[in-house]
Amino acid sequence: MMRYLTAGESHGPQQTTIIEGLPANMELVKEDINKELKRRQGGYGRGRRMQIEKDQVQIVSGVRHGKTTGAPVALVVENDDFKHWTKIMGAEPLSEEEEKEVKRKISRPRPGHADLNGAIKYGHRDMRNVLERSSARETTARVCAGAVAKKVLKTFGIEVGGQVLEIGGIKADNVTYNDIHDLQERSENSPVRCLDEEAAEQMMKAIDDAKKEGDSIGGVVQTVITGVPIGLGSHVQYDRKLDARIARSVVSINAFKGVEIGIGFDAASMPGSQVHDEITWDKESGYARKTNNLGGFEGGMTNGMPIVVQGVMKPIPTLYKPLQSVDIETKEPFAASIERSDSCAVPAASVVMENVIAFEVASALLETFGADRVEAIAKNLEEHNRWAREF
Ligand SMILES: Cc1cc2nc3c(=O)[nH]c(=O)nc-3n(C[C@H](O)[C@H](O)[C@H](O)COP(=O)(O)O)c2cc1C
Ligand SMILES: C=C(O[C@@H]1CC(C(=O)O)=C[C@@H](OP(=O)(O)O)[C@H]1O)C(=O)O
Repeated sequence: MMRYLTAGESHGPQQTTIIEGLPANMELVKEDINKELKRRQGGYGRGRRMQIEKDQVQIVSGVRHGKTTGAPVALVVENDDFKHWTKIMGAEPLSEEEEKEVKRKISRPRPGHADLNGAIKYGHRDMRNVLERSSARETTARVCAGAVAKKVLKTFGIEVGGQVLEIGGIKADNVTYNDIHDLQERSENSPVRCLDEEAAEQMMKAIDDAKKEGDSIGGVVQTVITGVPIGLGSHVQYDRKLDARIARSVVSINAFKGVEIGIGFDAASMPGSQVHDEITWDKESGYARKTNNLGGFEGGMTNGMPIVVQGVMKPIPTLYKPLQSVDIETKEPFAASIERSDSCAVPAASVVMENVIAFEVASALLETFGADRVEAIAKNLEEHNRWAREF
C-alpha cells in the first residue's frame, strides 16, 4: 500500500512529506514536483502570501541519480515567510522577555475556520497553535505527494487534468474539450482555470467584487483522469472502494464541503434508463461505455472510462469584514480576527484536488499490479489490459 504523511506549520520552517510504498526504478526529478507546486500557487484571487513564497522542493530521501530506489521518499518545501516569524514560530522555549515581544495571542476564533474547535480540543488558549496547522499551506505538502503520484500514473499512460466549473455562482457553460491534453492546456491558460472564457471573465469580476467588499467566494472544481485500467479498487470491502477513497481525499481538502462522482446529485432526479452507461465491446479496444454518467465507477471499481469527480469549496472563512465571534478570554462578542487571506482560492484548490485524487488512483494501481519495480508493474498491467479486452 502506498501512503503518505505531511508535517509543517504555515509560518514554520518547512512543509515535509514522506511517501512510503513507491516502486523502485521510476524516474523522478525535482521538476516533476516543482511544476505542480507552481500550478498550486497560481490562480486568480490569492492573497499576498503567494508573492512571498516561491515553492521549490528538495528531494532528501529515496531518490538516487534521478530514479526512485524503493525506499521512502522524503520531500521538503521551505516556507520563505518563516524568516519573518522565527520568534513567533520557533521550537525553543521563550524567556519572559521574549514572550512579551511576541505578537498577541489569537483569542477571537474565525467562524468557518478550525480555530475554536481545535482550541477547545487541544486546550490552546492561543489559537495560533491551531491556525498554523489547519492552514491550507499544508496542501503544498499534499501536492508534493500528488506530483509523485502523477508521475507514477504517467509512467503507465494515465493522465490527470482538471478545470473550474463554477465560482461565486457563475457557472461555466457547455464546456467541451477534445482530449485530456486539450483540457490540461486550456485550463492552464485561464487565470481561473476555466475553459469558458466568457464565464472566466465574470468569475474574475466576482472575485474582485468580493475582495472589495471584504468578502470571499467559493465554487466547484472538476478532476478528470484518463487511461485508467478496468478494476482498480474493489467491491469486496468498504475501505477498498476506490470511489469512496477518492471522496474522502476530496473532502479532506481545506474548505471542501462536498464531492460528486460523474453526474452525482443529478442522478437523484433521473430514471435509471438515462443514468446507467450501456456496455459495448469490440475486438480492438474491448469493453467500453456509450456514456460516462457514473464517472468511471461501478461497485467501487474503475470501469475503464475516465474518472470524473467534482468537488465543492466553500468561501474562504477569513473575512476582511469579519463576522461576529466571541473572545475566549472575556467571553464578550467581538469581530473575528483578521488574518492575511485569500479572497478566492478555487483555482488553486482545483490543482490540489487533482493531486489528492491522483494519489488515491496511483495507490490503487500499485495495489493491483505490484509495487516493487516499474518494469514488473508495466508487464502486469499490459497482461491485465489484454485479459480485460478479451474477457
Ligand atoms: C488553496 C487554499 C487556500 C486557502 N486559503 C485560505 C485563506 O487564505 N484564508 C482562510 O481563512 N482560509 C483559507 N482556506 C480554507 C481554510 O484552510 C479552511 O477553511 C480551514 O482549514 C478550515 O477547514 P474546513 O473549511 O475544511 O472545515 C484555503 C483553502 C485552500 C484549499
Ligand atoms: C500559505 C498558503 O495559503 C494560506 C492558507 C490560509 C488558510 O487559512 O488556510 C491562510 C493564508 O495564510 P497567510 O496568512 O500566511 O497568508 C493563505 O496564504 C498556501 O496556500 O501556500
